[in-house]
Amino acid sequence: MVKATVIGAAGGIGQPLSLLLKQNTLITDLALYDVVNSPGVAADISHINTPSVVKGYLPPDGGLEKALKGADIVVIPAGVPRKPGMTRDDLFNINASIVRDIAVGIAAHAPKAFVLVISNPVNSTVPICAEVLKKKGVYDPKRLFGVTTLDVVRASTFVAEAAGQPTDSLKFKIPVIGGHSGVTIVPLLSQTSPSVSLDQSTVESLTNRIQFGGDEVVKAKDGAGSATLSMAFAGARFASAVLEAASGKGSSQPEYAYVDLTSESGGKEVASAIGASPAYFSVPVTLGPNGVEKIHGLGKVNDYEQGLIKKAVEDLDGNISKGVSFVESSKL
Ligand SMILES: NC(=O)c1ccc[n+]([C@@H]2O[C@H](COP(=O)([O-])OP(=O)(O)OC[C@H]3O[C@@H](n4cnc5c(N)ncnc54)[C@H](O)[C@@H]3O)[C@@H](O)[C@H]2O)c1
Ligand SMILES: O=C(O)C[C@H](O)C(=O)O
Repeated sequence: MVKATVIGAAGGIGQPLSLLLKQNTLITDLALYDVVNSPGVAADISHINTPSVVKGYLPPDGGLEKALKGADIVVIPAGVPRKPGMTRDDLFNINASIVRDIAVGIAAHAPKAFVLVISNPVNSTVPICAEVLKKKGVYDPKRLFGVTTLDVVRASTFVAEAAGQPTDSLKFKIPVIGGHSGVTIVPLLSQTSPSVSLDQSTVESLTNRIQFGGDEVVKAKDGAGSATLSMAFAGARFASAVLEAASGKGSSQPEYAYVDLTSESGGKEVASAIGASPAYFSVPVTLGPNGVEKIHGLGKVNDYEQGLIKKAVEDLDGNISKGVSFVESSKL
C-alpha cells in the first residue's frame, strides 16, 4: 500500500499533477488536499480506472490531518505563483507561512513521509520545511527534496533545439545544479551527454535560457500564473523516481534535487568542490528505499561553470538563511 498526498491539489500544478499521479500504478491511495475545490478535483479524477483510491479533503473537520495520515509521499504545490515582473523571492511573504503550516501538519501526521516541495521560492521553502521538522524532532534529511526536475527537463529540451535535434530531447542529459531561481540555477553544459559541440556564445545564451525558463512562461501567460503543466510533468516524474526507489526498483541514473548536503556521504565533497558550504544545493543523487542514498560529485566543471557556481552560492546563502530565520521567529 502506498499513499500519496498532494497539498494544493486544486491549483494550476495540483490538478494535472494529481492526474499524472493517478496514472502511477505504485500508488494505492491518492489524497488530494486544498483550501478550495479539492472534493471536485478528487471526484473527477476518481473515475479513472487505475488502482489508486482517490479522496478529496478541505480544511474543515481535520482535512489536512486526514489527507496526511499514513502518507508515504507528500507533494506540495501549494501557494501563489509569480506574475510578470516578480521574482520567486517576492512570493516569500505569502508562501513561507503556507509551507511552514503544512510542514507542521507533516511533522504531526506523516513524519516518515518523503516530502517533495514545489512551492516557491524553493531555495527558501525547503529550509523552512527542514527547520519545522527539526523543531518537531522528526527531521530526516534524506526524505526532504526541493523539486528542481523542471530545470533538468528544460535543459534537455533547449539543448536538443540548439543542437538541431528538437525531436530527440529525451536523449540529452544535462546536469543542472545549485538552486531553483535565476542565477542559482547552474546547468553544466560541458557535461551534456551525448556531447554536443556548442560555441561559447551559444553556451551563454542556453545557460541564460535555462536559468530564466520560468520567466519565459510567466511572460507568455501574461498575468495568469507560471509554469503548471510542465511542472506537473516534472513533479510526477520525480515522485515516480522516489517511489520506484522506495519499492526497491530504483534506477541507477541519478536524479537532481535540492537537498540538505549533510544528508548523505558525498555532500561534504560537493561543498568543498564548490568552495563553500551552503546547507542545501541541487545535486545528483541516487535514491534508495530511504530517500537520498548517495550524493554524487559534480564531475569536471570548467572555469565558466565555476563562475556560475560562485554567483549561485552567493544568492543561495541569503535565500537559505531567510528561510531559517523565518522559522526561528515563528511560534510553533
Ligand atoms: N519548483 C518548481 O519548479 C515550480 C514550478 C512551477 C511553479 N512552482 C510554484 O508552485 C506553486 C503553485 O503554483 P500554481 O501555478 O499551481 O499556483 P495556483 O495558484 O494555481 O495553485 C496553488 C494552489 O494552492 C492552494 N493553496 C493555497 N494555500 C494553501 C494551503 N495553505 N494549503 C493547501 N493548499 C493551499 C490554492 O488554493 C491553489 O489551489 C507556486 O508557488 C509556484 O511558484 C514551482
Ligand atoms: O517561474 C516560476 O515562478 C515558476 C517555476 O519556478 C518555474 O521555474 O517555472
